[in-house]
Amino acid sequence: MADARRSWATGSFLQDATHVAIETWHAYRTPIILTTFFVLFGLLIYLHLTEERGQLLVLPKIYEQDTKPQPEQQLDEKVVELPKATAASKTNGPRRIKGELNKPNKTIQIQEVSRSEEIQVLVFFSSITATTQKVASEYAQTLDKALSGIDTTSGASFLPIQVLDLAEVDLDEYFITPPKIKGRNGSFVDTFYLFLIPSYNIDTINDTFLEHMNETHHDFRIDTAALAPILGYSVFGLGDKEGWPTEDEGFCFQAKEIDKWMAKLTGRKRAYPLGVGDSKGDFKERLAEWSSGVVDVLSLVSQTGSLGEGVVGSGDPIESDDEEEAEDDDGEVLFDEGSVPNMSKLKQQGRIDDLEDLGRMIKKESGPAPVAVDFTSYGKRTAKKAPTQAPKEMVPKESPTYKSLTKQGYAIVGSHSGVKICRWTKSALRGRGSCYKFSFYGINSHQCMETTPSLSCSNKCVFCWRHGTNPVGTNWRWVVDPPELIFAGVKENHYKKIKVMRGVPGVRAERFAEAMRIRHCALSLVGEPIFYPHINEFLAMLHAERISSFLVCNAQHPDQLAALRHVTQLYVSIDASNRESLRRIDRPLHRDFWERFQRCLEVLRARRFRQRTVFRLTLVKGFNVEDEVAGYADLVEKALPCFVEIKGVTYCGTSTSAGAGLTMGNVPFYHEVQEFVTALEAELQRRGLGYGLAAEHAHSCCVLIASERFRVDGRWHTVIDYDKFFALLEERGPDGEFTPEEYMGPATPEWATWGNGGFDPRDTRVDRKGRAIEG
Ligand SMILES: Cc1cc2nc3c(=O)[nH]c(=O)nc-3n(C[C@H](O)[C@H](O)[C@H](O)COP(=O)(O)O)c2cc1C
Ligand code: SF4
Repeated sequence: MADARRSWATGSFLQDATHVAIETWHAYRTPIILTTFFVLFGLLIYLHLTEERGQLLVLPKIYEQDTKPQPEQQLDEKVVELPKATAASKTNGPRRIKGELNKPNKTIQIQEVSRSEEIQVLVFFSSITATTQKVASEYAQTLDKALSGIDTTSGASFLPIQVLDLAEVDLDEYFITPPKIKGRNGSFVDTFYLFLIPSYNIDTINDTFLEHMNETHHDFRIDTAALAPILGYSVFGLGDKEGWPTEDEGFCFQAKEIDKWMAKLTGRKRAYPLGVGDSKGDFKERLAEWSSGVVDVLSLVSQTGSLGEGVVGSGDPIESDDEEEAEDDDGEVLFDEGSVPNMSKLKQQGRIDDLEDLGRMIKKESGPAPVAVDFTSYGKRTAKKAPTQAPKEMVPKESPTYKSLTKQGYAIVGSHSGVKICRWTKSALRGRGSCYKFSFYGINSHQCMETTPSLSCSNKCVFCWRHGTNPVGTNWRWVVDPPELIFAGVKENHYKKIKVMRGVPGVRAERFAEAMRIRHCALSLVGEPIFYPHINEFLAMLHAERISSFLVCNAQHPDQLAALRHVTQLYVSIDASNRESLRRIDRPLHRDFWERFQRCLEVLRARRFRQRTVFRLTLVKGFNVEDEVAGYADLVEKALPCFVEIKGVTYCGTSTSAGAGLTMGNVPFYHEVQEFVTALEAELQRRGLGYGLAAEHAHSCCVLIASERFRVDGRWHTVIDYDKFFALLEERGPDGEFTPEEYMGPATPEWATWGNGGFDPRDTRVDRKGRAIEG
């Protein structure tokens, strides 16, 4: 009973409580809901603010990635790794993840980048009769000393060099993956490989080593670029020129092979070009030269962890041995009319603005008076009112011209000058032959800088190679950059472009070192150099640094030509033998182009005993070859130049070159050039003018006719004595009296004379695929 009462009481209490709760809910539900919401929201904010931060994981920004291979590059890495600190990394913070575009595989690679604080240089050598062994240990001591002189306070330091005999080391340990070498603080260090290799045409350890590299490269279980994590490598070969006089005959052939295999195994980490030396001759000199380049690179590597500027590992076609020959860079490629304004447009623009702009601009310039400019072209238009705007830049950075030129490989200096590495410069660096100027005049192509202080010109020649984007004008109407700026800028950019060639296969260490000293300047790129108002000051700067000057002008500026001071060789382009033909081929902007042309010839005649004057003829079949021999002979008779250079036009095959009316059919074959020069020489002889066929460079379809003034005791002397030229210039000044004969050099080499082809016998002719051409 008591239980029943207790249960009734409990039930009644629950009923009351429920009733009260329901009532309360109905009365206060809105404030209850709102209060609960705010309390929960406040709690959430509190938890967020007091929470401990985790690492923020960010996907790599591929576009920020330096495309050059990094020190710890793993070419087969394909996974994004989360950051994790390692003992070897420089900082204690999380490692940075970077994206990498791996060009050879055409897939995006993600890789980690870390740099060690120490670098181990390993000097590998092989030796059969102990010469290289001795050289290697002496070299290691010298290199140790040189490396200890490098300031490594802000970079990686060097461990003492290890010298390793390839016959004794376990090749697997060093040439499948890089060895794990511990540094002073116990962490793993980066490695840099150097090789000193004699060549043997008998079976030696070199063959074992080469076979090992071959197998590693082709082993499908191993990455094709298994040694990519090393910082870089370079090879020096020792050989014997007595037994193996040229590279074709096997001089240092195994060093060359090792250099190539290492390029493959490291993913093209050639840090410095292959050096070679004759163990019975020049090897000490060559080794010192190579070594100094290697030390420079090692210094850079210690500071930056990378091999610096260059095409190393970029996959750029320039690296390839199959490199397609670039278009001929010596001003002979066909014209691409493109965006050159037409004549009527130019006339609409009017020239008076240019004239007055020029006047103001010249006033602004301090320093020596500029060369006079032409104001004669457009008659009445010169009476127009003065403009109010300031002179403009010839090639502004944002202009399409600038973009087009830089795309074609030019570096634009200031606002109107340009510099570009010519294909012969690259070819000579790789021992594949120099341009005809080496054969004719002794110019080393790898020491030649091709530049112009004026990208503008007053002609629109059909065979011009400037692809139609260059500014044209009859007068200088732009801002004038000071010659100091141009000189410093072109040199800097030239050297930059040479340095880029450092990792290119086949570049010779010796030539690379020589190329770092410009000896010649070809003022013949695009445009008209003589147009530049301070051309004489610019020439003086070249000469002060003993850089010879070959200046090519277009025979349209007689006043500037007359005001020109000494140059080493003065060219005038003779593109046709009569008025109509000249109009058709040069498409000159000057109305009085023929009169100007004639006046230039008179200037040349008057200067022939002061300047080495040259006619340059560019033969374009269908334009200026047929039936023009007598006409050209008339011009030679008028100006009596020291030399006549005849060259077949080169075709660049752009869509708009066809628009200029030219096709491959306009390019003469070499035998046609030969026929033409033979006929011209006969005509000159017939007139008793004293000229003869002196030299040829069949490789570039070029022949040289010279005045008998340059024939001594029956031998042609077309080569220039550059030292003598500078001595005369220093002694007698830029306007001084001295004759071309006074700086005539030694006899033209036999191989360059007419009938002998003219290919430099030190080099190897290659076809467009880089294969050696026999004979
Ligand atoms: C049997 C023999 C074959 C050689 N073959 C070549 C060769 O093919 N190309 C080359 O440039 N030098 C060749 N040499 C020259 C050596 O490479 C050169 O003398 C070198 O300095 C030897 O170095 P080592 O004393 O360290 O072995 C050869 C020498 C010998 C004795
Ligand atoms: S002279 Fe100089 S720029 Fe001209 S083709 Fe020869 S190397 Fe090139």
